[in-house]
Amino acid sequence: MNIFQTRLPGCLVIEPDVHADARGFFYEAWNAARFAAHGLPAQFVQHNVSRSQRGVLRGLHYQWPGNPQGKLVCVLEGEVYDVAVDLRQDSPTFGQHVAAILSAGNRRQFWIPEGFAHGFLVLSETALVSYLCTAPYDRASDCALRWNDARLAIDWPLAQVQLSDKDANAPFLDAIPPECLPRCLP
Ligand SMILES: Cc1cn([C@H]2C[C@H](O)[C@@H](COP(=O)(O)OP(=O)(O)O[C@H]3O[C@H](C)C(=O)[C@H](O)[C@H]3O)O2)c(=O)[nH]c1=O
Repeated sequence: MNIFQTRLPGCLVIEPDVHADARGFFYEAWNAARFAAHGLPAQFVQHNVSRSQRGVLRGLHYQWPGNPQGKLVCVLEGEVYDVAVDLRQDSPTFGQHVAAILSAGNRRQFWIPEGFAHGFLVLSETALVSYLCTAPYDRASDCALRWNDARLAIDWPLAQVQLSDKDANAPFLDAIPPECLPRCLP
């Protein structure tokens, strides 16, 4: 397993060891002991799966104050442009983002810690996105941030996107009161 730092401390790109043979391939998507040895969560409590067609953009979402979620994201079919935004108001990288191309082909995983907003844009015909979460869904704490907020300057690779109503009307960062923004966890 290779782990790559990104320009946002805490956000990591992980390349699992892939065992290929004449039948296909096998890899361990998560292993508690191995992840713990790298300081990654040894416990997840929820596994999410979503399928979307090209141009669908889901995000940018985060949970706060209840049940902030760390996420281990991977793509089982297709390809997505995956984005994490540091929303921890006391972080030196507040408001900054990092993006990674995740695909069934590159088998890359993206570890996104608590306090970050997460979103992805589907680049392939369809994409099946699978992600483990360190905390359960908490509808009361489910928050959204506008995907095309100029302050974030995310260079989404498709001009036309399909959004949920929630995401199309999500607030801009400047409009989110401080008490609704995450803080660095102790
Ligand atoms: C997130 C979630 C949603 N739901 C229900 C609520 C809605 O009735 C339906 C669709 O929810 P939503 O439109 O929020 O789904 P996404 O737009 O894919 O949201 C996700 O998108 C970005 C990429 C994320 O990282 C989050 O995990 C999550 O916010 O599933 C649940 O029952 N459990 C859940 O954990």
